[in-house]
Amino acid sequence: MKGRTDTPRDRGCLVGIIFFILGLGTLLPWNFFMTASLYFQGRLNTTEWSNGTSVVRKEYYFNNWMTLLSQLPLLLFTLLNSFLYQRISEAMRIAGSLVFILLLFVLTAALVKVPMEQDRFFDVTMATIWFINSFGAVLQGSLFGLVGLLPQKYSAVFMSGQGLAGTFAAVAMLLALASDADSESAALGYFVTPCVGTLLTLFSYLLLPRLDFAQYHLNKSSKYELGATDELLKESGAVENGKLNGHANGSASKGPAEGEGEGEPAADGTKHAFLSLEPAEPAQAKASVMEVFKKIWVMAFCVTFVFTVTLSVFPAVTVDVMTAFPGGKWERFFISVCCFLTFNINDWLGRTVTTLVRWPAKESRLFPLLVVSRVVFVPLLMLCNVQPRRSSLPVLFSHDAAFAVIMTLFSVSSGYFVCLSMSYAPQLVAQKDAETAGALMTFFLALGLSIGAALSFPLRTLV
Ligand SMILES: O=c1[nH]cnc2c1ncn2[C@@H]1O[C@H](CO)[C@@H](O)[C@H]1O
Repeated sequence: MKGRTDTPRDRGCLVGIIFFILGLGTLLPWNFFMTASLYFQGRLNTTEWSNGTSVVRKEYYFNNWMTLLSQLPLLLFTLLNSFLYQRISEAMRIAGSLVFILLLFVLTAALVKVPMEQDRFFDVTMATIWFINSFGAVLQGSLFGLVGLLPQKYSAVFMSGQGLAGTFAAVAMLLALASDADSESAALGYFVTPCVGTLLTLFSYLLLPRLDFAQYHLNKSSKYELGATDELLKESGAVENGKLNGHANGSASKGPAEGEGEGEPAADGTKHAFLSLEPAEPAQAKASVMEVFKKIWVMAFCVTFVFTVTLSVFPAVTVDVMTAFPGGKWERFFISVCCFLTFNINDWLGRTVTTLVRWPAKESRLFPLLVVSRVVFVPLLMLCNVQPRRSSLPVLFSHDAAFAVIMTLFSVSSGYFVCLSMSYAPQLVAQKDAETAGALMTFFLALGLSIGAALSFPLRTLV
């Protein structure tokens, strides 16, 4: 391929497959870690002592601390990454984070077999949670930045990989239940699988520089510049059905805005050397984070809002729904199937569909409107058979099937709109700022997760 002047193709969809694995690899470790929460609580709830009249257990509030110490570093480091990503090389941020996450999981797996005093075990676990999420934040922010430089469908592929991570965790949970595994063996499975997954992710990432298609988009190596324009436009989907799609910028991988000539100033006033047939111009200064935010704020709002709604009821409220058919084997599997598996499969489906369907368009007012209307799922899920109930709120949807249908719509729409918001944002800025847009959107994604998780505590008490 060396010396070619035309656009390289994603041969064998290798770059697509790698970004799918990178998506999977960013969320698999943390999803598996959370699934092991019974193991952690089991190890923390063994000491009992008597205060004379009754037996007292030390309460660690494990789930509350886990939520706090996972959300804080996620917020902090996705924000820091948006501002500072240019100061540390991308390879260092991505490969470095993966290596540290791998080491943290090796440590957590090893600790399964090491007896430890409870207070110390709690401290070590909380420190692990903090660091896994700090490195996870840098990893995600960097990868969302990177994938923003590629044609839009790669963002959808990356997010589809992320969605599959949740499905794997839900299947692992079911397997552990069905096999009657003790909590120690189950925990080992939950910690060793992410080790293998992270290694695979690291190798996939290291493969990227060897693929021409990835290099072309990620490094903008000048060797492809001349004569690449037409093919590039087709590649990016900018030329569809023989007409140009209206893009708000003139960036290379996304095609110029309607009516713009090649190499002419883009809508944002910048000129993209990449599109011109003249020799490459020196790299242009990137816009500030604030300038980028002004262009993508609608998408930033959308991703925050979707996750706020999703996390405010899932899993805190939905996990307490009871089956209408108690007493049998089904009761044991009900939550894993109707809550976790249903959510994760449909979340994944919703994300994956966006590789084919992208409606409403990124400029459409309908888009934020639909996102906001998802709020109806909050009362709908609260009116399911959540038990125990502390309020006089009636149970309107007591049947398992009703709950499953509401969960399905809730999760498909969550995956669909999150994925569209994340993949639209880099399309709204110039190519040179796509990485900043991706990194900044990751912060808003994390913000949505945090607000949602915070709201879930009062919402559960309202039922
Ligand atoms: O760190 C994260 N980055 C991106 N998405 C996440 C993260 N944590 C959770 N979710 C997403 O939140 C929903 C409910 O769990 C799922 O869609 C999951 O993929």
